[in-house]
Order: sequence, then C-alpha cells, then structure tokens
Amino acid sequence: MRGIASFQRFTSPRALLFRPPSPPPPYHHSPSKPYSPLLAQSLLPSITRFRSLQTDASPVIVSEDDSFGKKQVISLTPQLYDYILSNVREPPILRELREETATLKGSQMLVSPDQAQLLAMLVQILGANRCIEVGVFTGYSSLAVALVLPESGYLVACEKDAKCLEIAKKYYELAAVAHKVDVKQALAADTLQSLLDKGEGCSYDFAFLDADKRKYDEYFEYLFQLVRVGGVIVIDNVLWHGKVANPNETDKKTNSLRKFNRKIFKDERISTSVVPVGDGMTICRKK
Ligand SMILES: C[S@@+](CC[C@H](N)C(=O)[O-])C[C@H]1O[C@@H](n2cnc3c(N)ncnc32)[C@H](O)[C@@H]1O
Repeated sequence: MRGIASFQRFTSPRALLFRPPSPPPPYHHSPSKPYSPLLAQSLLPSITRFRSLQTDASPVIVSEDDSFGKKQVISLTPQLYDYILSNVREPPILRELREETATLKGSQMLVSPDQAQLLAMLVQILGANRCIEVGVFTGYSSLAVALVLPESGYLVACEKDAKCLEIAKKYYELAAVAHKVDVKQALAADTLQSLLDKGEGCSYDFAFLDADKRKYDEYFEYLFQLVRVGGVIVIDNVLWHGKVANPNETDKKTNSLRKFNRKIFKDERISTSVVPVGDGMTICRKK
C-alpha cells in the first residue's frame, strides 16, 4: 500500500504484557499527589463515567506505510486513560461543576478534563485576551478558559438554552470570573452575526466550537471572520465516536462532520491539526 498508512492491532507478546490484568483503577484526580492506583482505589470518586467501555485493551497500533515502514502509535486503553486523567490538573471548581452536571440530562456533552486542560493551555500559549465559545451547556469548557484568561480577558459565551446557562453563570460567579464572561443567550449564528455587525471582525484570539454538529461549517465561517490572523479555532467532536472513519455510518450528523473535516483539510486559509483527545478536536490557526 502506498502513501496512506494502514493500521492493525499490535499483537506481539510484548504488547500483551500491557493489557490491564483487572479492571482499571477508578478516575481520581489530585494535583498535589502523584498517581497511585492504590490511592485512587482508596479515594473512590463520585463519578466514574470516564471509564472506557473498550474491551480490546491493546495499547498500541502499528501503522504500515511503504514510504516510512512501521510506526507504533499509542492507542488509549481504559488503564492508560485513567493514568492520563490522574495527571490532569483539574481545578476544584471545575470538578464541582462537572459533578453537578453529571446529575443532568446531556452531561456527556461536556468536554473531558484532559480536553479542558488542553483548551486552557492553548489560550495561555496564545496569550489570548478575547475569546468566543459556541455551545456552552453548563459552562465546563468556558469556565476552564475563563479561569486562565487575564483579568482584562473577555469571553463571549454563546448558548441558546437558558436553563443550563443558569448553572454556568452560578459557576462563573463562584469562580470569580463572571466579569470576564459575556453570556449571549440566543441562537449562536445570530450572536456571531451581531459581533460582525458591530465591527468586531478579526478581533478575537481564540474560539471554541462545540454546538450543533450539522451547522459546524456555518459557525466556522463566522468564527474565521471574527478571529485575527494567527488566532486559533478549536472544533470539538470531529471524530464523532469514531463514526467518521466507518463507511457503514451514514447518518446525517456523521456525513456532515465527514464533509466538514474534508473541507477543513483542504482549506488553504488555515493550518490545521486533528488531535485524538476526547471525541477528537481539530485545532486551526488562521494564516
Ligand atoms: C456539547 S454542548 C457544549 C458543551 C460545552 N462546550 C462544554 O464542554 O462544557 C452543546 C451546547 O450547544 C448548544 N446549542 C446547540 N445549538 C445551538 C445554537 N444554535 N445556538 C446556541 N447554542 C446551541 C446546546 O444547547 C448545548 O448546550
């Protein structure tokens, strides 16, 4: 096969050594303590929803390509993901919000703690001051961003649902970041258009897109106009539970995401990278 890598499960005896012998330790996070499965087990978390349902626990896959030969690529197992989560520095206020959200319908919509940490890191690396989020829900990802913005920082938070925004606003207050967050309860396209109408094109440093998947293309075009050259747009759920890579999956959302991913791949106005974190995030930088 030329050009495109083919992937296979790595099944050498060495790989088998890495298979978790028993169910993985539950997720526990404590930024001040190193990872310890025993400690993790003694401090049972109130949330275990990050445990993977994957049964094939091989930790690596091997890409084969005529041009570069074999290359091992890490593949998440429940054990490895628990290890990653045990190394996430999730601020206590974010954990509290996550736990409160866990009792609600749609709680699976939050980005994972490792994704939130990546978003915050990107904002910090960029030195971002002006940010936009499309799709806030109860505010987990927006709070992660607001927490690392400077005091003068500004985040436009676009969400249509008033009920979940009540929770988000409560946590912005609790975290003392409410002054940085401009909550816009409306259809996101209307909010983004109004920002452009106010002459705010090319004035934002960072945008996070995480709302209705079938409108990603429309939102992306708005965000592209609003973000400055060198600014970053991050898009969530681009791997859509793996469905985008399965030709048998032809539902509307999957097709729409596939089409969107292809468009981003071809878009010469941006540089881009697909990161297999959470449900897949694409990071785009405006040229
Ligand atoms: C995946 S959730 C966002 C999760 C959030 N980013 C997080 O990780 O904490 C998507 C949100 O987008 C909102 N949404 C969907 N369509 C929208 C629209 N047209 N305008 C504004 N918000 C919308 C939904 O109400 C939902 O709360």
